[in-house]
Amino acid sequence: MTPVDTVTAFSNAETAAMDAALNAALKGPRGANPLVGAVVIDAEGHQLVTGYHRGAGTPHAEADAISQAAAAGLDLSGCTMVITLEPCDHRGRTGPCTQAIIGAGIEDVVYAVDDPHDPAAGGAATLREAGIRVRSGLAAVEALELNRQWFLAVAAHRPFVTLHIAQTLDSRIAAEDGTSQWISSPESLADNHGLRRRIDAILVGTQTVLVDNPRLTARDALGATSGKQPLRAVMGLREIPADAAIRGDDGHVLHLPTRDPQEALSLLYAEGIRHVMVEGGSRILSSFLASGLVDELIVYLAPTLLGSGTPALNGLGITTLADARHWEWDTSDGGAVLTLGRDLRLHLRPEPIEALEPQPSRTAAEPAMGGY
Ligand SMILES: NC(=O)C1=CN([C@@H]2O[C@H](COP(=O)(O)OP(=O)(O)OC[C@H]3O[C@@H](n4cnc5c(N)ncnc54)[C@H](OP(=O)(O)O)[C@@H]3O)[C@@H](O)[C@H]2O)C=CC1
Ligand SMILES: Nc1c(N[C@@H]2O[C@H](COP(=O)(O)O)[C@@H](O)[C@H]2O)[nH]c(=O)[nH]c1=O
Repeated sequence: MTPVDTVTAFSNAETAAMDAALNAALKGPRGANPLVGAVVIDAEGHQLVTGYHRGAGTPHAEADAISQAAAAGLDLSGCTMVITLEPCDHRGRTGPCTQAIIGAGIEDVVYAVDDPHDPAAGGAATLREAGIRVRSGLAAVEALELNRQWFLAVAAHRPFVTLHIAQTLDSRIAAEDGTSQWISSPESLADNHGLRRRIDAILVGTQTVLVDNPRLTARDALGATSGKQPLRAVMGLREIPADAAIRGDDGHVLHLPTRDPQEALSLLYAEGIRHVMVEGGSRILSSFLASGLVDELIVYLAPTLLGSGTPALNGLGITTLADARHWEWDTSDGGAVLTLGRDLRLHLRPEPIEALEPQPSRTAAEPAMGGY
């Protein structure tokens, strides 16, 4: 599509409404459902109502906007609705948005990206059959980035995986005697608790439960639980001790009796989890990385040396440099490198496999002749 097509396909008012819809979407909580925003504009391009989705089980952004209009006595017939995601066409915990849009008399729909979720997809076709003009692709890049984790999870039928490593300069996550609290600065810990609020589940190995007896809640600087709490998942064959702190008193804990990362992710997906943070320890981190099941890496790097202790990773099955896994710096969500008190936070995503140049195998490699 040429830039001229883009200008004629969407008006300035529609573009401004899409910006407002993307901003509104951000007010919703991340979770099993995508963040979605919707703005209704009249024939003059004035923004009448703005809706957004407040999480699974609550009205979708389109329904939110339409009910706000009804409450304010606004007639939306003949208006344009601008939405960050294709309207859903199914009855889940809430009714189909296509029917709400048709019922409100809206004549024009602009959305950013198609809904890839099988049960909900097909909304555009239903709207067109009802005589509504439908266009898509406006701010598609921004809308995909808004729900990057969710789009990947739905496509892969597994949760998006963020791997967390809180380590020393020499890549230790615990000292020789098992102590590890705290390697990270208070600022890193606060950042980590912010992340805990945004994900759906947090996962550790049975050994970490036995050694650390962690709570795995999202807490504020005073230690009080705050915001949305993640599901606490423990992976491994051993039972979670009856008196383990991770059990809490809200029942929001799940034992995953497996050592297979793919199976653990399938079990979590079936529970509605779309974004999991794998916290550790060493063997769990290594198994997810070795299986190629990590979508995002967050490393809290403390300017500390231990010289011995538990290494962050205990082997990925790589024996030659040609097989090394490559990562690229991720500048989204706070940036690739962030200073957090005395620590650095490193943010990376896997380098796309297709972008890798073929590497010579060790046996075929020319002996080094000096230089780089
Ligand atoms: N600084 C940091 O960021 C963190 C540090 N830690 C530290 O890490 C240490 C614990 O690490 P580690 O000893 O490696 O234990 P893990 O927490 O990684 O748990 C390992 C156990 O999980 C089970 N398990 C499940 N899947 C696998 C798999 N694919 N491969 C191997 N085991 C699996 C096994 O138990 P089973 O027999 O039950 O199946 C195994 O013994 C602690 O000292 C803790 O303080 C922990 C988290 C974060
Ligand atoms: N030591 C260490 C971390 N350790 C992780 O935090 C868990 C304890 O969580 P909680 O009981 O909720 O406070 C612990 O079991 C391990 O998973 N995390 C970090 O960001 N930085 C650190 O230095």
